[in-house]
Amino acid sequence: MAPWGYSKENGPATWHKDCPIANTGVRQSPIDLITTGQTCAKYDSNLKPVIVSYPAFSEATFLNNGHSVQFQPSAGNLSELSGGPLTKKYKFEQFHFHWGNNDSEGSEHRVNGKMYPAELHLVHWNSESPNFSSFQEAVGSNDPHALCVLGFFLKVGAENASLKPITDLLSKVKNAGSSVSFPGKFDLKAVLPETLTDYYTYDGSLTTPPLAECVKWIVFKEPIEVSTAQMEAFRAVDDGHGKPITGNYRPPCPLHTRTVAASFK
Ligand SMILES: NS(=O)(=O)c1ccc(C(=O)NCC(F)(F)F)cc1
Ligand SMILES: [Zn+2]
Repeated sequence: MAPWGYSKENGPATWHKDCPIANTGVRQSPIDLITTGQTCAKYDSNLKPVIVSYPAFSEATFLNNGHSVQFQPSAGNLSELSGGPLTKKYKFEQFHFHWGNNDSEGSEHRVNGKMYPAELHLVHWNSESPNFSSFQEAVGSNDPHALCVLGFFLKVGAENASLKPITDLLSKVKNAGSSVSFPGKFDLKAVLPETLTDYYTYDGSLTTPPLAECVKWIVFKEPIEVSTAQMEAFRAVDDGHGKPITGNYRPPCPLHTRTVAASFK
């Protein structure tokens, strides 16, 4: 079967063929974050602010892998995550994006059915587990919280100066499989809201094959603003079949018996 993607032939509805957990899993991601009614997110006063320590990256690769664009620091990156619902310290691995071909679609998570034009994922792995000592081992570990992904919605508004170094680089990785070494330093901390207090959190999975059910998800309530031009830059990135990636988001999955906690009322 052709490698997975987001077209009719190889998109989310076909992933179960190579990846049965797509249809049989009971903690799949993304989900629709419902804030009112029966199955809604429940306020948990014990949830603390998320703590990130992201010193500016000095060396990183920016890659178009055909299904997203990904920023991955080279070895020696010391960025860490703790707090929130986490009991351990997590190491930063990479960040990437999901987007649509118009402003009414693109995010993976939804809020009461509403999609945002894009979603930023900051991927981390538990660096204090005795069972694994690398990201790849963590993914394959079956540990329910081997990974923690921070999700931030993007919405169209003012230009985001902190993300400009990234969106300005998109034209350089237009072709699938292309990558560039990131010029200079990148300050990821500057991209994020100052206070990481208001978020939804739940147990889920990778949103792309192998759809491993090993992710503690933390999705922040406050969107990050980017300009229309910055959104358009994502929509010019190619998928390896001579077409732009115009919707690399998986539709929401059933909640099953899961509950979603909210750190805010
Ligand atoms: N969209 S997401 O859920 O944040 C997401 C995060 C990371 C990966 C990833 O590293 N896949 C490659 C691996 F690890 F070999 F399976 C996939 C999806
Ligand atoms: Zn993602």
